[in-house]
Amino acid sequence: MLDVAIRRRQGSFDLDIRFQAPIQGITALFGRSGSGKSSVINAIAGLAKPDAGHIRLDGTVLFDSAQGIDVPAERRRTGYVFQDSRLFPHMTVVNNLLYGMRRVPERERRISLDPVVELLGIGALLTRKPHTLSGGERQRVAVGRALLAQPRILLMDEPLASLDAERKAEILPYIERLRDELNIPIVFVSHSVDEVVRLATTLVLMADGRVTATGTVADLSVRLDVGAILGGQEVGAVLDTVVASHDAATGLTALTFPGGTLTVPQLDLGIGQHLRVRIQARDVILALEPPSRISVHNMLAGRIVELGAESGPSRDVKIDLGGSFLLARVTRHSVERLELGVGTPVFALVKSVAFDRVFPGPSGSGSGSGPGPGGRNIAL
Ligand SMILES: Nc1ncnc2c1ncn2[C@@H]1O[C@H](COP(=O)(O)OP(=O)(O)OP(=O)(O)O)[C@@H](O)[C@H]1O
Repeated sequence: MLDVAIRRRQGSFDLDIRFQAPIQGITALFGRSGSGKSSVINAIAGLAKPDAGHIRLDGTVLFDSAQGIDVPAERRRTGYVFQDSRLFPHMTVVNNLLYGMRRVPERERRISLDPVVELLGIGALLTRKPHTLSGGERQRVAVGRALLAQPRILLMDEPLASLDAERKAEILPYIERLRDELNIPIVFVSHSVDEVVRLATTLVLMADGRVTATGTVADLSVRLDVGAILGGQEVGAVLDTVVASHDAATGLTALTFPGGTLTVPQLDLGIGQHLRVRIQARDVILALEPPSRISVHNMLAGRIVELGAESGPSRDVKIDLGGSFLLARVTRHSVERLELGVGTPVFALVKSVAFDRVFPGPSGSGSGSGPGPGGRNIAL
């Protein structure tokens, strides 16, 4: 468990943060610019000292003001990947990689060069100098260097922010592999919803130096107040689905999840594979009766459990599908016209879905953690 409870005053900014996150997987700190995300990871790294509180990692105390403990940064064994790679320009890639490792006594080395090079796909770059690499390649080397310093935790501060969409797409699968194949906790700072949905195991939402919500991506995605925290944009339910069947005749794949089935254009995935999908609230239409003769073929029956606050002309509505939840963004006018309220049975018509990632199932069965169809938004 990563247990953070810190206060720190910096200028006129007041940071007061508490969260606990499991060691497994990626904990994403998500919030607007200036919400205090970097300040939190700087405190974990030992680069900025909190005024009060504690930071514990899997039972090890890194900082505790009450006990007078403040482990110096260089003894915390944190791997830090910055927005810009900060590689040593005069050193080759391999020397950059080995730099941190050489400073760790041999008996304490658990991660060695070859698996890291393989994991990050940087074998062909070893003799090159950083200035000859693309931004994405540089970031992969920076991740490798951080890993080889044998960290107890990997801290990544917007490692993809300086990359264009193509380079991001190139590096995301590698970060997924770190998450799924290495047993190192990762704290990942981001202000991109796409990145967070795809990568995060645990989400810590931050605003104005405070934690506003903590939980899994699927749980937080359907909380109506989260939309407001995220600035009212991009709200949508995240569903963890399983590939149930392919129909060659229609060219469709059925994905099941607790409470329903989605049919999508055929996916190149095996039966039983797990796929995380996101359905944006604005891509869901509500009907009181099952409409006939329409092109949309995903219709999910459910019941309204919550109506969000009015924001402009629209309202977000949360629908219980019987095991999972969906969000729909409808106009205020429609809420009145259809007399939508808590308890109203509805049919949710899904216009489009984004595939976020293939991920190992809860039992590890039928999984593949490869890049999968990631990130595509498909009209249904
Ligand atoms: N050393 C410092 N002295 C005074 N104020 C600081 C210091 N470091 C950060 N701040 C302020 O603390 C606030 C939080 O900054 P921080 O960098 O943690 O936010 P962030 O969420 O990581 O933002 P971004 O996404 O833009 O990197 C900001 O208002 C910033 O100006």
